[in-house]
Amino acid sequence: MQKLLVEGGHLLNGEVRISGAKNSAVALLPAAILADSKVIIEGLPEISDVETLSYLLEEIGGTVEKHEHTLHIDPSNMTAMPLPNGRVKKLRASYYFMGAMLGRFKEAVIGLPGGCYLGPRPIDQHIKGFEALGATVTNEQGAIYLRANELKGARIYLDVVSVGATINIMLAAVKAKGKTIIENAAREPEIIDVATLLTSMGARIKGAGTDVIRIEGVETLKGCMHTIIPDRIEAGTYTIMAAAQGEEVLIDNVIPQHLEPLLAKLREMGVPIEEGEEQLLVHRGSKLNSVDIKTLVHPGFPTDLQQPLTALLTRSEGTSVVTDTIYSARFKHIDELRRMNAQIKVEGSSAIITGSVELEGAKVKASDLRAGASLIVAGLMANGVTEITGVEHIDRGYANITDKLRQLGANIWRENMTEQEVKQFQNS
Ligand SMILES: CC(=O)N[C@H]1[C@@H](OP(=O)(O)OP(=O)(O)OC[C@H]2O[C@@H](n3ccc(=O)[nH]c3=O)[C@H](O)[C@@H]2O)O[C@H](CO)[C@@H](O)[C@@H]1O
Ligand SMILES: C=C(OP(=O)(O)O)C(=O)O
Repeated sequence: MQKLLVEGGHLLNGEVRISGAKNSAVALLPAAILADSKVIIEGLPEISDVETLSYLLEEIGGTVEKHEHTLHIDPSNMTAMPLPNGRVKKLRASYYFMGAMLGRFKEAVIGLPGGCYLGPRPIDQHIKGFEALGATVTNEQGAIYLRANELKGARIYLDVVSVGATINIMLAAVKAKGKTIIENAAREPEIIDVATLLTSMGARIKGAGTDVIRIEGVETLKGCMHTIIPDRIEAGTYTIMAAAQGEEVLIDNVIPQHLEPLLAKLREMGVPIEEGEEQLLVHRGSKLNSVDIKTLVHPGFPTDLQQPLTALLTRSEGTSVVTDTIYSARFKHIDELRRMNAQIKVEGSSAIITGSVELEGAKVKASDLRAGASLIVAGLMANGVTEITGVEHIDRGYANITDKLRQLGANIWRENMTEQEVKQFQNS
């Protein structure tokens, strides 16, 4: 196991290139199961979630070849191999094997997913959708069993706006007989990206990116080539890092419109940002103002940027209130930030941050992916060295983060943990 060490106080300068979107990638790979020939996906991020999903595709009989950032996935010999345990528990998005395998084989056995623990993360809306399409769904000892004689299009109203349920239902419905309408659908850019891949495969989908998606099922889907969108959460994280500790940082390969809720808040804080077509240029602001933030479903402020932004707000003048309406308990980073001298109270689903404090390097633990990002933001600003364990969470979603930050001038490196540190980490 490794830990990350960050020596704070070094100014960031230069250019960073954003990788392909994790939350697209983790749906695009399972979507390839639905094709009858090779699917080529370009621009994938080098993250452990992509690696884990590639192994899972191979476990069910697929062939996966990697050429730099491109994967060639041949699904022709895949079977409805049950995946009740093992790698499916390592990430959240293994739930997309449910929709994709149900669509192709009309059956699937998939263990309940892992991923970041952000409080309860039910999948009742996914199951509601599969049942509406005609599947029988049971939960047996932590694995979901899905079976259908045939899938039939249906009208499905999501009681909760869910990214995962919207994509999962789309994956099954593209091969159902007749028309499916998903109402109160999530509208994230990643949903449009998955719909674009499915459409290139021959699916008939209208309305992805709005809250009503209409799908006309087809008999077969063919192989195709697809280029992934850039990761708006990774881009947002580097923008926050630049606001925290940057002099002049160019963030390349972004779709600025995908980042509007963050950019609006950063401007309110007084961070000078120039927007190009595919780039953001972040300058150093003289002082940072406090702001209040409420996470909301897209196009509102994304919950995945709440944790990194909270770290930045420790530097702004005054008091900021950050409320997470998507995951009311997504505050595991707060105790760790407090170890670094941050003054933050959690009240219900809000964090109240007293700004203008000097952070001090400390030994901290990343309990989940964005908590890890938040601790790196804090570490970049802190006096002295911050030691971050739980790096495997960070590696699920940030490609080459040490190299990218070193290139910007940060002093950040990895070290192997001693046996004693590993034991302490496992018991904490
Ligand atoms: C792999 C992936 O894309 N992960 C993202 C996805 O997670 P994920 O798709 O799991 O998140 P959802 O959009 O489904 O969850 C949104 C809210 O709906 C609730 N809910 C969800 C499904 C369900 O069946 N029942 C239910 O009650 C959740 O508990 C949560 O409060 O969207 C989240 C919200 O933007 C992001 O934080 C994650 O980074
Ligand atoms: C919560 C996240 O990921 P996942 O849904 O894969 O756990 C995230 O990307 O912040």
